[in-house]
Amino acid sequence: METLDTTAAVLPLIPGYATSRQLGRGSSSTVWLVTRDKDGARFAVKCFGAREPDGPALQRTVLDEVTRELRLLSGLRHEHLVRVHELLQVGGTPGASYGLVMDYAAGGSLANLMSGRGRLPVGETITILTPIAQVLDYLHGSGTVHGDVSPANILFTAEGKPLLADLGFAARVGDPHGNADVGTQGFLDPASIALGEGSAAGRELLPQRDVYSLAAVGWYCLTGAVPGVERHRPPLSLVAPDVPKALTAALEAALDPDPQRRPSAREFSTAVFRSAGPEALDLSGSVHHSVIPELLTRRQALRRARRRTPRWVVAWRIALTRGFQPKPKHMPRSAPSREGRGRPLKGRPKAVGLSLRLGLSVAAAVLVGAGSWAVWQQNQPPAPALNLAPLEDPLATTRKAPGGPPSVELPARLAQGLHSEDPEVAVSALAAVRDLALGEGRLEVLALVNAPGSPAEAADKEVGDYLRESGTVFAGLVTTLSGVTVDDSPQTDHVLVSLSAATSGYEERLTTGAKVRAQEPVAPQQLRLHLVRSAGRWWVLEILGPVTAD
Ligand SMILES: Nc1ncnc2c1ncn2[C@@H]1O[C@H](COP(=O)(O)OP(=O)(O)OP(=O)(O)O)[C@@H](O)[C@H]1O
Repeated sequence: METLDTTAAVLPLIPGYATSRQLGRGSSSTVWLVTRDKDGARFAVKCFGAREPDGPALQRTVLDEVTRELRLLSGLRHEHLVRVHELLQVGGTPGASYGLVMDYAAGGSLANLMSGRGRLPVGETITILTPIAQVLDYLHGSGTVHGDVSPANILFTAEGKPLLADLGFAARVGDPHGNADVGTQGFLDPASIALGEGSAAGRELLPQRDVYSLAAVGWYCLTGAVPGVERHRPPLSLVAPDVPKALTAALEAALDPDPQRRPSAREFSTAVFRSAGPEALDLSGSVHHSVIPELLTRRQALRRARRRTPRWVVAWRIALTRGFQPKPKHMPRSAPSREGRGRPLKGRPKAVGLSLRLGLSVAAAVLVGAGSWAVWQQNQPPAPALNLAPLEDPLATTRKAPGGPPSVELPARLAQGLHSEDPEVAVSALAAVRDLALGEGRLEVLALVNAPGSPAEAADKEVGDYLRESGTVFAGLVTTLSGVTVDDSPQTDHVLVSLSAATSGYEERLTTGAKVRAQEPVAPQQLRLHLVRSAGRWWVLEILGPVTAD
């Protein structure tokens, strides 16, 4: 359970916010939970200098440090990096001169979690290491080194999503502020301490140092102890025999005494991700009692959900799967460089596992714009012999039968379009309703677009299942139809509509609004849609390619 000596701290006065309780303490700051007066939103405020005597010189140093951290953080944005909102002057406690307002991580820190749990199972360790390695890859790619990756600086949201915090020791690669021998004991790269002694080059922070520290965090999670220097370190397989070989190999490669032999953060994240399946974190024993009700990862919920993979894990699993490109067999080994590209991991990579293959097949559906009707066409199963029963229109059903299935609400313009007798008008409404379903996550309205049991329904079900599982929507998806013509048909209740369908660019977003990826627009595709008329309106039965001249 999170415990703090709050009696020793005086509540800071933060203009525009009400202070509730202390969240934690670092070497240079105390961190407080606050509520914003204007809207009740909660934030964490990191107050600097609270434990130092006041004085103008100190105030200047504190301000320099805080503005440096703010400058570094304000240019950086990543789903797994704590966001900083503003810098404020605070009062009420001696020396508490400035405060950084940040996102509040309700799940507490990994340090708190470990103090209650002692060790973590492999799956939970993977849930922590993979996204933190991803955010390090992002930082390194933008020329920044964190400098103090440690359990106190890995925080969790209420959903158990890991966040990297505290860029107080961070530096741009080559920055003279870089300080190789500061950080947290046990997680600090021994090689950079050795380099730092008396060497100007050694003061420079290198990305490989973060990789070492994160691997040390992984070792700590699995064993409850820090790895120590190589000559005193027992083999991981002895201390934690249940750890899969691939994870042991990834950790050992990242703890290599020679920084140049370590994997890059990206290589490390891929190797860890491939080594075993992630599991939802159980934070219920480590957080402040007031947080328990909002924890989505609490024990009971976990039992009920049978340790279901959280949505954001599914999202990064798919993102990683997409990024995975098998290397050509004889690709030359990457030369060590200062940008942090160490050598690839030693040992053979594990064969692509079932979850990856599943991920790949889902990714195949979403890779090239699952919103596009052209992709939809490729995903359709072969058309079955069609013998459709008369359909029930969910729009009409709810009007007819109060107390029946839940009402399907649509903007009047779309509802009218769907009921148009003219297939040219109806097809535009069908496209717009489909955009609404995928763009806003209102997947139930897909039932208004596709005829039940049809190939079109089966194809959209795949996209819908993907969105449901990953908890995402295709925000901003717009399908534009042009050149719509209705082919002559001998049957009055079946038509083929030829058209050109273009799909706008859109962003795949989590329901929290966080962006997962951006999709480029898809150029216009010539298609024919087979529509069927039933229950007084048109439905999509099948998507066909254009007529070919053969
Ligand atoms: N955004 C946050 N939400 C919730 N708790 C937080 C947040 N930021 C920090 N904390 C808590 O406060 C503790 C100290 O924060 P932090 O490590 O950023 O301070 P620091 O002074 O930079 O520490 P040090 O210099 O020792 O690394 C964290 O370990 C965590 O328990």
